[in-house]
Amino acid sequence: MAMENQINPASFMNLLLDAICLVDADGRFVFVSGACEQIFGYTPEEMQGRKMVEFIHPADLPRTLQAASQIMAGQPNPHFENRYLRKNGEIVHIMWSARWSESMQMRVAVARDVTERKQAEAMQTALFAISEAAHSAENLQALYVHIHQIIAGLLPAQHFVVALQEPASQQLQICYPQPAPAGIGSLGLQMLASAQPLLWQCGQQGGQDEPGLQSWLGAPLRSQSGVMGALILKSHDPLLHYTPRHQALLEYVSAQVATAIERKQLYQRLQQMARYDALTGLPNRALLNERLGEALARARRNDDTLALLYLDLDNFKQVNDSLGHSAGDQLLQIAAQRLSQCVRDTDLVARIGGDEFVVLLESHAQPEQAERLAQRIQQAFAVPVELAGQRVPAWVSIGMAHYPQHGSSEQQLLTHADSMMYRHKKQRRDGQLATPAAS
Ligand SMILES: Nc1nc2c(ncn2[C@@H]2O[C@H](COP(=O)(O)OP(=O)(O)OP(=O)(O)O)[C@@H](O)[C@H]2O)c(=O)[nH]1
Repeated sequence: MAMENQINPASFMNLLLDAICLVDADGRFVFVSGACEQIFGYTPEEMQGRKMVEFIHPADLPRTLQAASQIMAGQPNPHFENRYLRKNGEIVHIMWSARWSESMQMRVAVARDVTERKQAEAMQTALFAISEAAHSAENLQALYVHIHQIIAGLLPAQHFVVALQEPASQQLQICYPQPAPAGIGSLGLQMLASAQPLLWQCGQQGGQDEPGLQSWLGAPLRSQSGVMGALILKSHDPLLHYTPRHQALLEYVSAQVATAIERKQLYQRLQQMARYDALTGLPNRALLNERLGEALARARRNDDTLALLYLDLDNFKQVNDSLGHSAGDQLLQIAAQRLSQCVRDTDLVARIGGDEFVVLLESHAQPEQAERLAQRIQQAFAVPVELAGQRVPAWVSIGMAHYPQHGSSEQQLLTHADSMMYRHKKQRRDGQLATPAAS
């Protein structure tokens, strides 16, 4: 018997890795080859007779129906991509090559599973987006929001948590979202201790305070110096269980996330150092200038007023000389605290150098209001300070400037307030002013 008589090509169809599908004019699967089970998770018997639309990812339905009608109108489509939902709920990316068969009155289509390629592309995009976010996000919270969005593009991430270890206290802190969801702490600690990814399925529980838990997924955040925290995902959806594939995805991006967070933390620390005084924690001259410029622009726009108080401690050098530099440092810290306690939350207190401070009062700051604040400050500073076992006077001289009366620029206002402060200091030195009494 001739060889060709023994070959039946149709019998090899189920060996193909791609699935061959015949779909009638109603959109119903009439035939699917064996590969459909591997691709869609359904056996041919489970798919045949059912409508194609039942399996398509809802978001891809309109354009799939449009492509189908173009094929039925006689335009073959060798490269159409869409997403299907597998029997287990996972998404599968399909590339279709399809044409209309006039003789059979059916669409003849070959489906290829391109999920791995799509995921590799999505991962590359995600890694790039995370690294971009480290540059573009305004601060750490904004970075966490970005990272949440990027991870949600890769896997279900409705409930997403970033937990970081505080370097000083070694305590685990939930940094995102704010306020922190309950029941995450124990899981985060466990992850820090094990430094291993976690996958907890339906029915298991992360903590006693978290009944009805469905599925958890966690990946440690590793920096060069060890585990710095964890990314944690939680699903309340009984139909959505995290799988080892989700776990691998999360673990893969977590390295990039750790780098992005570290970079932003470093940037924030540098920013903090550039804009805040290390000794008192108050804004420094650079930040004052920035805020004063913004406040003046607002005041000009709104036809508003603002006031500046310029303060300088009296005889501060003497404290340094007699009790030592660290006692002087302590006095500066106490002065910063006293000033902060005298002002409203909306006012800005800055240390602009040595023993000099500035208070910026914004929004309808009338001269009387600034005058009252100056009196409050004088009373607060009239209380002697306990330094190196001694009670030391901590008087302060204050000068004021008002916008628009005393100038329209930052420099004009600061110069005016500074010269008023010196006049005040001189008057007190010359005995023309009574020393203030504590209230
Ligand atoms: N302890 C300490 N001293 C500082 C710091 N920065 C500047 N100083 C000192 O603060 C002093 C400020 O000098 P002045 O304001 O001229 O001295 P003063 O005794 O207050 O003089 P009057 O303002 O005229 O009463 C200088 O001796 C500086 O060395 C600091 O961070 N810590």
